[in-house]
Amino acid sequence: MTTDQHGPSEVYDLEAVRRAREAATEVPEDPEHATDTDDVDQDAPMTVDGQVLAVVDERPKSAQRAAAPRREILPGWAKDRESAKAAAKWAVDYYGHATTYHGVRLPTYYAKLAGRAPLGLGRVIAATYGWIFDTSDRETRAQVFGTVNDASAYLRLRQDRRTQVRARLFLTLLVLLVLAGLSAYVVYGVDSLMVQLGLGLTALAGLGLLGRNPDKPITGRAVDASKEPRLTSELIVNALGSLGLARLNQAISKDGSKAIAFVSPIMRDGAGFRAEIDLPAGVTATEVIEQRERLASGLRRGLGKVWPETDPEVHSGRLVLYVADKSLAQSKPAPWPLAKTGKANVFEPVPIGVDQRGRPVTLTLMFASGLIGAIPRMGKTFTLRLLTLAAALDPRVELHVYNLKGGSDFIPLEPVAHAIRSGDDPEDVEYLVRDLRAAQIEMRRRYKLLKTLPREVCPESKVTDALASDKRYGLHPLLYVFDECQFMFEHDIYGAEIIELVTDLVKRGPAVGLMVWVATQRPDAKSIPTGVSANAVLRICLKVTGQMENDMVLGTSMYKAGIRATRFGRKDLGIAYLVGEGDDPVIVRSSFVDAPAAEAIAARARAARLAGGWLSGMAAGEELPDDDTGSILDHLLAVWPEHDPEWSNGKVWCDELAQRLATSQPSLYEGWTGEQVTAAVKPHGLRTVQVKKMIDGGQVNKRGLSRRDLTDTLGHTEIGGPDEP
Ligand SMILES: Nc1ncnc2c1ncn2[C@@H]1O[C@H](COP(=O)(O)OP(=O)(O)OP(=O)(O)O)[C@@H](O)[C@H]1O
Repeated sequence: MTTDQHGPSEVYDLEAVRRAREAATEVPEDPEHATDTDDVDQDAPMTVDGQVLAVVDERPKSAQRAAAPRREILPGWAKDRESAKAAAKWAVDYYGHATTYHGVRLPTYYAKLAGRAPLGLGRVIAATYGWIFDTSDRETRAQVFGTVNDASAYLRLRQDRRTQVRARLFLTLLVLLVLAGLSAYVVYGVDSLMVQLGLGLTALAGLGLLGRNPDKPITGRAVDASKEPRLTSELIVNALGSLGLARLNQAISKDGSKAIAFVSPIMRDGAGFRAEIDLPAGVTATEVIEQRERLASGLRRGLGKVWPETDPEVHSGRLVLYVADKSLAQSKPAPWPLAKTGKANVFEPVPIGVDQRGRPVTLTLMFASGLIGAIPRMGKTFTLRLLTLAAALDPRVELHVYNLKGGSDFIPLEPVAHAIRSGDDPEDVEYLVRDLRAAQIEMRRRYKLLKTLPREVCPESKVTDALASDKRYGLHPLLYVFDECQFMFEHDIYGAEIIELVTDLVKRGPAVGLMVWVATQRPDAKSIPTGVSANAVLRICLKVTGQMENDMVLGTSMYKAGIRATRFGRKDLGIAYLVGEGDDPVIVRSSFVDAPAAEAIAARARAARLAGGWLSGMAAGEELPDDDTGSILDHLLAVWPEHDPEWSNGKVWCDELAQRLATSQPSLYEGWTGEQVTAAVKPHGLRTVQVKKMIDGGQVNKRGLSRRDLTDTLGHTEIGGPDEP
């Protein structure tokens, strides 16, 4: 330690400091974190030989107590209705089972007890005899009598013993007389045979209890403890000790079970037990979480029942261990709170299911786009439909639903959807593309509108709850849902344009109330373009098979961080990791809403929309305003006559073409620039060229398109066109 930190006159007694260090809390040596004392400032804790001495908290005790984390007033199970219901159900189930189990065996238990009664009687007689004659003291007595030389002392001792035996004999006779009197009274004085029988049987049972054999218990076990031992602190300590964590094992071998502190007793919480544990210094809860499989083995329970968690608000060594009665897949899916009654507000969290502890899991749809991935048949479509139903229960949300897989999963939403299509036939995809183009135009309109709104109406230059409700502005939330999105992103004609449009909507849409959700059963770079996956805020991953798919859906490095949807089994239907809602990923078992339930919810949502005047689009019997089936190439051709006097060489600037498009189809192209025209035609294989034009006597060069290229390209790409093979 250098003295210049403390002034030259200050000299440390190294021996004293070392002694103090021994008394201080030990911090395991870690060369990576060794303190370089020369760089330490005045406030840093004092170190000797690279070890930190105990930091003394000099605040008064009362201040320390005030700053200490408070314990919860109510236990976890009493905090919300679902948890309380689960805890009550467990208690009724558990004790009900135990009572019934033992109840039906009562006659057997009694017979066993009665069989033991003679032995019990024998033990009573033996014990009474032993007490009267002090048999246990026989050897000591013999020794004392043998060593007494004095005759009078010997006689006195004998006399004492006789007196004691006589007194005890007398007392025993008295008790026997009382018992005989009571028995005679019961036999002759009590009229009721039932009472006589009851007392007789009780006496017999009492004698039976005294004759019990510890190796042959009278009662059996109502639960199979050998399969799943009781969750005790000892079991937890042993399980933690079996994880193979060096620091943890060192601490356990040094301090035994004291190395692991149980902050509060293991308690019932929802449908399981919860233990809060302080791990030894230097061991983090994350290290334990990474070894969840071993922990489950140590606790003699299935992986799906063991859920270690951190409690970062306390410290990184605090482990919250939750051991569920049943794995998520075994437990019944929790009913959806909005299934029967209630509205939703997409600006606020909506319930979507429960976590492994039975606590509600919520998700906020507004200002976020999301993606869902899983292998087939794991509940992807059900989850997406659940989110869409939640949005439907907010009457303001305009729903655009595209089920590219085809089939009837989203049909229940028809009564509320502004636009809905099922399938990936050319007309479905063209409809979808037009809807997306219109969405992009709407997004631009919204941004322009927000710019013009006064600060008091639009304080954060984004759509607010109040703005969304105000029909004058048309800023209500728009939800775009695409199931099996790989079909549209990989579409051979429109794929590139769709990727561009969806990426733009995912990036810029959320602030102005546009939410895009895509789901795929093949999560790879082709199914979910990088622009979409990188900008999706909310991610739901049901079972996937590999690290790549896992990280594709949940985000880079999630697999490495232990967030592995690969661990879900084929039976884990509707169970997923949800990332993006809170700080940490959570596991959710989404509520199960089948098609009839979805229809009932949609009917309720429709009624609310009708009442509020929010029903629109197909649900209100309207068609999409522009039912033109052409692509941008057709639209360009429509505004580009073959003989264009101003542009005689058959080439026109993209800026000019953008203006013409906007004039002819404002619903699709209002506000477009030349660059956008360039970008939109590029996926069709149309390239720009240099176009010269004389303006005010001078020549101006700009990027433009050639009409011949356009007609050539159209000849190749026209769907069902004359040139198509
Ligand atoms: N939350 C849930 N709880 C229980 N079972 C569920 C849940 N969600 C879905 N399932 C079951 O899983 C089955 C498959 O669901 P779903 O059709 O949503 O799967 P998918 O992943 O979309 O399949 P595909 O890839 O074929 O489209 C359903 O028939 C349903 O019974």
